[in-house]
Amino acid sequence: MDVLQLQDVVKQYHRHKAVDEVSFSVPQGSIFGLLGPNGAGKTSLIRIITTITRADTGHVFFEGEPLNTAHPMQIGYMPEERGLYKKMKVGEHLIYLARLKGLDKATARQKINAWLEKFEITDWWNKKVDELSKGMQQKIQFISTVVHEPRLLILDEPFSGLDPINTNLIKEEIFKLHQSGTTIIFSTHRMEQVEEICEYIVLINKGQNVLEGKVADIKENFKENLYELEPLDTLPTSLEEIATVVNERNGIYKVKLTEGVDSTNLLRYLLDHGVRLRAFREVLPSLNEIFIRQVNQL
Ligand SMILES: Nc1ncnc2c1ncn2[C@@H]1O[C@H](COP(=O)(O)OP(=O)(O)OP(=O)(O)O)[C@@H](O)[C@H]1O
Repeated sequence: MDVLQLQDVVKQYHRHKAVDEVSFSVPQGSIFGLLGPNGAGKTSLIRIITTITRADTGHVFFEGEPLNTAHPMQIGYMPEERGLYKKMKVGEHLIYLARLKGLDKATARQKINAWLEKFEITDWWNKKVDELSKGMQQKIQFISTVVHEPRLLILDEPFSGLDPINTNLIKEEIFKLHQSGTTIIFSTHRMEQVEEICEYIVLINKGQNVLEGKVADIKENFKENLYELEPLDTLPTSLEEIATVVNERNGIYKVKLTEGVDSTNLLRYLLDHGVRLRAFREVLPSLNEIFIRQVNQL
């Protein structure tokens, strides 16, 4: 079952089509990357999903039902621009935001305390938001996004401004939420984070869906028959009959197989020529390479 389904969604601002007939589905329990270059239409899509704005045409379904104004209670959205009130105290602010998401005061207090304890920041309760650093505010924003235990979590650049320790801390919590069944839409320009975190992606460019699917399948579809080998012996010159050396660094060769040659042929060739190997592996394209290739194509 899909938590979210978008069908032919269009959003136009004046004469500009920010979202142009976009369709995709977010599987239940997945970590789903919503990717695209600047101005692609990601925020416009998120604002439609969270009912901040409406699509001009098209359909959005949340857990199979047409999206309605009750659904945002099941959604936690952490926008890229952080929106905390600077003059409020951390504790009262978190309670205020939790109550907006439908929690009663006692439950809100209990859940917020549990999160502050988890992050070892219980002493922040009476601090004003503007006394906190950017990274500290980010932690508070994260808590406010997850405190009502949403079934769908939308995180826009959740690690921007965080140091490596706090990045890991938040990442671990995201994984725990995922393990407990929360579906997560993750929007970022950091492709290495997408590789590490996401199982599915959709790539939006100029308002259109240009690529969608499982990360593993996408990488498989974009592979270019490249292999990396680390020989202990000199490579024979006749290797060029079955593969071209693309580059060599510190004794590690990247080779591209000739059309019609497969990895078994290459391995057999190397063994037949007495080449001993320390390493041999297929090189799949990175999401970064795929992203740049797809975006530049259009
Ligand atoms: N309220 C608005 N009024 C007019 N144009 C808008 C509005 N919001 C977005 N746009 C335009 O729609 C397009 C898509 O913007 P959007 O913010 O959805 O992109 P994005 O993918 O989130 O970009 P980024 O990665 O830079 O945050 C852009 O050309 C932007 O200028």
